[in-house]
Amino acid sequence: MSFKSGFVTILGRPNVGKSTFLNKVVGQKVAIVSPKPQTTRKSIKGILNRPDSQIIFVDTPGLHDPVDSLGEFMIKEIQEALEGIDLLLYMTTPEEGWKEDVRYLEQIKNFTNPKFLVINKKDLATEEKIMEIVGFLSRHTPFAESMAISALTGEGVSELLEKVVNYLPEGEPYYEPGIVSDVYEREIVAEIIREKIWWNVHQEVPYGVEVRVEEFKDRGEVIYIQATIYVERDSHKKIIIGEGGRMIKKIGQEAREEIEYNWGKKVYLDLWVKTEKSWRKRPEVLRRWGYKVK
Ligand SMILES: Nc1nc2c(ncn2[C@@H]2O[C@H](COP(=O)(O)OP(=O)(O)OP(=O)(O)O)[C@@H](O)[C@H]2O)c(=O)[nH]1
Repeated sequence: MSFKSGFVTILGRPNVGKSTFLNKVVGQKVAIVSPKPQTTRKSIKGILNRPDSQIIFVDTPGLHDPVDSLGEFMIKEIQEALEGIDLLLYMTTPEEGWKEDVRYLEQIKNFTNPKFLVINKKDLATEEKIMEIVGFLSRHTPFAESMAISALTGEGVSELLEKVVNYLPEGEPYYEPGIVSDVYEREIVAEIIREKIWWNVHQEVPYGVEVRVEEFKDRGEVIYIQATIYVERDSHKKIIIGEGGRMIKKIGQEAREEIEYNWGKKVYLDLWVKTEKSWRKRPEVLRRWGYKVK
């Protein structure tokens, strides 16, 4: 049997359990689990290495009604995240709100690769309820497979993974299994820093922020982290640094506290802010940062 590898994305309304599922599957904290809606704004990869396959999960922001500009921005992000994806898992739950899924499914109707319907939190509902939801949503969107799981207890998760592997294309692994843990750590730290920037300055710096974690060194007692925040304009750099460096200090302190909480260790966080003019339009910069650019 030949090896399979591919990119899988999980979409669904906020709070359906996407992060919980990812953490269960990958066995590490890769995305920020939180009962607050919309905390996972940017895609993070979680990589599952199996003897027969490598599944690369891309977490995406929760789907939204395009009511405000932030919503529109997020939908654009969703569409971008869907490029190059081999399989889409649409996640929902038997909790109130599943009828609204029809509106959200509209946003992914142009996706041509296989879609699965995953009813998470099956522990909260009866079999009949689940059948009702599957019937209702399948009438709107054709799904290659549909199944119920509980990301919390793990029920149905390994069966789901078997089906995922069935639908992945044959191919070599994209990531070397050995380096994966470092990828996670840097991604998690970058995600935490991005989140703090977003909470503090998203009105003034609404786009074009990239965080690169240059070093992550676990030195036993202390973790030493060096990260750079890239922005597109000098005016954005000024805002993130703040008067007398107050804003960058605040962002750094909030991020450091959360990283310390996650790892249970002292953290030394060295944060820099740099302008990389119009970086989103510059293929050489995007490639250097690991984005796939045609
Ligand atoms: N009962 C039950 N609760 C679950 C299950 N999976 C997740 N949850 C809970 O649902 C809540 C939301 O889970 P998250 O994983 O943060 O949801 P998310 O979809 O990633 O949310 P956003 O990041 O806001 O988009 C958390 O309180 C989880 O503990 C499940 O299988 N059963």
